[in-house]
Amino acid sequence: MKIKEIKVGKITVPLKKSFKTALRTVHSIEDIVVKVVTDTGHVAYGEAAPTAVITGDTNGSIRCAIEDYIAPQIIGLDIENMEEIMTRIDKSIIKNTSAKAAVDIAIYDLFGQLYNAPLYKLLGGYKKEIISDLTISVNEPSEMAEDSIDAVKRGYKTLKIKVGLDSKMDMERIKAIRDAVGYNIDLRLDANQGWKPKEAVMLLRKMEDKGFNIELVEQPVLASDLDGLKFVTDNVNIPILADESVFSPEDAVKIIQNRAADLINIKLMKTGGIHNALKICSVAEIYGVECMIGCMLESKLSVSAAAHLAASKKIITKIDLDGPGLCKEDPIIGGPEFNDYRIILNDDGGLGFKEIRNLSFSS
Ligand SMILES: C[C@H](N)C(=O)N[C@@H](CCC(=O)O)C(=O)O
Ligand SMILES: [Mg+2]
Repeated sequence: MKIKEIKVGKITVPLKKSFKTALRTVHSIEDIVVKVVTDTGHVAYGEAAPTAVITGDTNGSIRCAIEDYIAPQIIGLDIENMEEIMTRIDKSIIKNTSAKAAVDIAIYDLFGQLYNAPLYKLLGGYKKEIISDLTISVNEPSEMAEDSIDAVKRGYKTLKIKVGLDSKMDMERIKAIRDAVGYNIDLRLDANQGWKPKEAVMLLRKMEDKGFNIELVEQPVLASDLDGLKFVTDNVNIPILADESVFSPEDAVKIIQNRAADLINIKLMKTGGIHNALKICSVAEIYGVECMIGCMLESKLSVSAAAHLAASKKIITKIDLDGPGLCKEDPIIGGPEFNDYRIILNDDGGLGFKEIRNLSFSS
């Protein structure tokens, strides 16, 4: 099964509601899609999210990286030779992790198709079903409380609350949400780099004193401020999870060895796909550091690949694969079933897609 053609297109999926974090506001998913065709007639797809404020990747840079740098390095290679394909993707261009992720996802799909086994089984086959949280965008406390009630009505047992715009108001946000949903729902916070280290410690200690019972806090301070991240980790009891501070396996080693965070968030758009995500899992296993699997604003296409990885690894204990749950429609036919919080992996080969709608390829 040799790689014959790689085409780059676009997928558009409207969101149920604008997605707001301390870093950005998004109204609709507009991601790059890659289509890989083999000499045997097999077809696979991958997706890349242009999260410029986190990865530096834009739709233009993703398209260019795939067409001009990555694709020419792997055309003609056999899917049996995963090691060579992955090395070439990695070395074709530095950074550009979202572009690499899209191609890596399509190649892993073909790998599963080649052996006619669902990808999660080839990667470790730990479980067939995983449970995701749902993200609540940062807004006025009353609106966030209403959104949280809606999420709980949809069956979500864990909510990921976006904070980090204003620490005083963040306290009010969490109080309003706790008052609204009670204490049987797990709350995890994501500040998306929005606080200063001392500000984060003061605020999180207050939340501890109030008994808000926060499961974990994601990326309280700037991605580059590892000393600040460690300061927060050392000075609060709530577990701290590194997200924007960890892209590569090397980043994970650094964070873990310095005990700068308690947990690590793995996202395919940061690692450059499954190949490097597996290396982070191995590092985390060695040190016994549990991981979250997360996503950017991605459709079911690339989130399915992350779901397969999550279902294959014991060290991934926290699931933030809510991209499809935030979307108004699902253009992906086949693959894992996303029933809001419940994700059931497919039994057919690879990622199991039958059809991808809302795609456009310019010739
Ligand atoms: C969508 C997911 N729950 C999430 O919050 N992901 C990111 C931000 C994604 C984005 O800005 O596209 C995160 O910081 O965890
Ligand atoms: Mg995050």
